[in-house]
Amino acid sequence: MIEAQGLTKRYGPKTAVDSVDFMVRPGMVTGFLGPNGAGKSTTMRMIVGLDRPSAGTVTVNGSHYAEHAAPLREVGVLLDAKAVHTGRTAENHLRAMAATHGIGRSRVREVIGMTGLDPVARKRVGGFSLGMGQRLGIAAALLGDPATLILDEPVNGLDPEGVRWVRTLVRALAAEGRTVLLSSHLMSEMSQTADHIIVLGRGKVVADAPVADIIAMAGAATVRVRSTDPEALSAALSSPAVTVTRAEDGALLVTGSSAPDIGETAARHSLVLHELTPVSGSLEDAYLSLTQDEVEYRSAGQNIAEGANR
Ligand SMILES: Nc1ncnc2c1ncn2[C@@H]1O[C@H](COP(=O)(O)OP(=O)(O)OP(=O)(O)O)[C@@H](O)[C@H]1O
Repeated sequence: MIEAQGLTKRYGPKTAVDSVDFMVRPGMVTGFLGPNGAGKSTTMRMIVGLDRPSAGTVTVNGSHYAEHAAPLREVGVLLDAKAVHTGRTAENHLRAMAATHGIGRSRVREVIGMTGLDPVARKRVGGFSLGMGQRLGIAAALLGDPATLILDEPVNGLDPEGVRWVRTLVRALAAEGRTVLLSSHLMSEMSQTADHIIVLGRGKVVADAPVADIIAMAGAATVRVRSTDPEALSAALSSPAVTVTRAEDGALLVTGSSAPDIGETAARHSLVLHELTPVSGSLEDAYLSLTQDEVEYRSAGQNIAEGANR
């Protein structure tokens, strides 16, 4: 369990994290989202004592990170996969870390196996690809078999097999009852991996809810319907609460009514349906709508496009 209360970090005049309160619960994967510069890494650094809060507190399992006698056994952290002594082999890097906590060589071999690093364990980390570096960072986070894992962009640089491996791994770790906090900019990946989402925008919590609720917040669900007589169906569905639009392929997109209600209306009017599909919004749509006013760094291309539309 990670608990932040009034957590604040100022860098001179800049407030990177602005009095945030949140709880990251065990037994589930919590996704940490936000535009560039929203304060995710700063928050994660404060959780593990690498940055000192300007105000407020954050605890892991009830204590500040530094107060834990053996932090590696309490919290596994992947913050910057490149922050590794590049002259060492992967195995020696992990052994050196393990030695500081009395963790044996068998556990080092175990995490090397778990993270698919066997073929490169005796190679110098300096020659590692981004993906291998990520795997080594995850191996280091797992070393102490911790109850809490904090992974900043763990899938960055991984190939599709690696991305799937991280997803399976973190889901399994959460299923074992561990607390997992995970940041990523890949929304489709996050929607498949996380149970709960915390969204930061300009240092503040913009949303903190289960994934399904975050998606629902973004707007009304749509139902895609195809009928042999779309005009008649459209007329039958007509009501002030219902909006019906026509998709390019001729299907009707209905908001304001559920799939069962649409099906029943069609049956009452003896209309034949060829499709009746609830279409839920994506996490990406929800995220973009939640953070549209929170983006600190907007690309020039986007500004130009917006200017052209004015
Ligand atoms: N050491 C520092 N000194 C001054 N400003 C900093 C420092 N570290 C972070 N910041 C600022 O604090 C804000 C939050 O940065 P942070 O790296 O936590 O964001 P983030 O959400 O992790 O972004 P990204 O998605 O780009 O990794 C940014 O405006 C950043 O420029």
